[in-house]
Amino acid sequence: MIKLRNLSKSYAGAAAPALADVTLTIEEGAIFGILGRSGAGKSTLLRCLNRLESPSSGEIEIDGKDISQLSLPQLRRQRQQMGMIFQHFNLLHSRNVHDNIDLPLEIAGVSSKERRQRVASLLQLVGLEKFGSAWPSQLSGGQKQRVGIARALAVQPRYLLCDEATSALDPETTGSILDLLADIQQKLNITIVLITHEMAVVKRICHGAALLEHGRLVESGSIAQIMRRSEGRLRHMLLKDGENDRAFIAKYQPEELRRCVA
Ligand SMILES: Nc1ncnc2c1ncn2[C@@H]1O[C@H](COP(=O)(O)OP(=O)(O)OP(=O)(O)O)[C@@H](O)[C@H]1O
Repeated sequence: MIKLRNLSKSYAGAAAPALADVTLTIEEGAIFGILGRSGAGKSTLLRCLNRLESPSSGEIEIDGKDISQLSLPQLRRQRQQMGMIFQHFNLLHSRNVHDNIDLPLEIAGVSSKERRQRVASLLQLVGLEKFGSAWPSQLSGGQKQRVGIARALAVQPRYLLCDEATSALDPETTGSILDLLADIQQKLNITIVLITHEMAVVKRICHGAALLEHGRLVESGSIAQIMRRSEGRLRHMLLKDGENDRAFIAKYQPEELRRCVA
């Protein structure tokens, strides 16, 4: 479980804080969406979770530990719990698919026998069994992101942080990557935190979401809680978006509204 308490982050020289007094809980095993306009503080929040950024004040409690207070060796161990995937995949083009996934295992000093086994099972998990010897340049965007996901999961993290992981993909490929993330969450029981600007992403796989604006938390909660707030911003944003409406509303909305869209 992740608990942020009064988290603030100001960059040197910036006129306003990137994050201001954010208090937020992300439940264990959830797929949780972070929403907000450009510059709202989404990436800063994600980077505070793996301590690529240090908060200016406040607490970041992960699995009961305040990670804003960790020493460097403790921080290295903690970072292994936080896998990360990126919008532009960030694969090493000088390594084939197998070796990209193997890299974090090599760095972690895992034995070569165990590395071979883990990479093989990760290739299977992301549906790329036949692509181990392919080069990144030979892959489609969706396949590259599958490699990114496998690489992020190599050291068996408890959390997967996704920074706009589907923004560079077409809608169909986006759907298949989201379904893969939902499948991985189920199989591995990890917690997934994803930044997105697409409500369709939230509707398709998220159990909860938060909305940031100018570094401040506007609203957060489970999707069921969000949908019960009749005046809520997130509810409005979810209902305004046209995609997946029937399935989504059938799941979360009261009878009257269901009838309106049937
Ligand atoms: N390294 C940095 N140094 C100074 N200012 C920064 C730095 N990183 C982000 N900022 C500023 O902090 C604020 C929040 O940025 P952040 O990247 O977290 O927002 P975001 O919601 O992820 O935006 P986007 O969707 O455009 O990526 C912005 O005003 C941004 O300019």
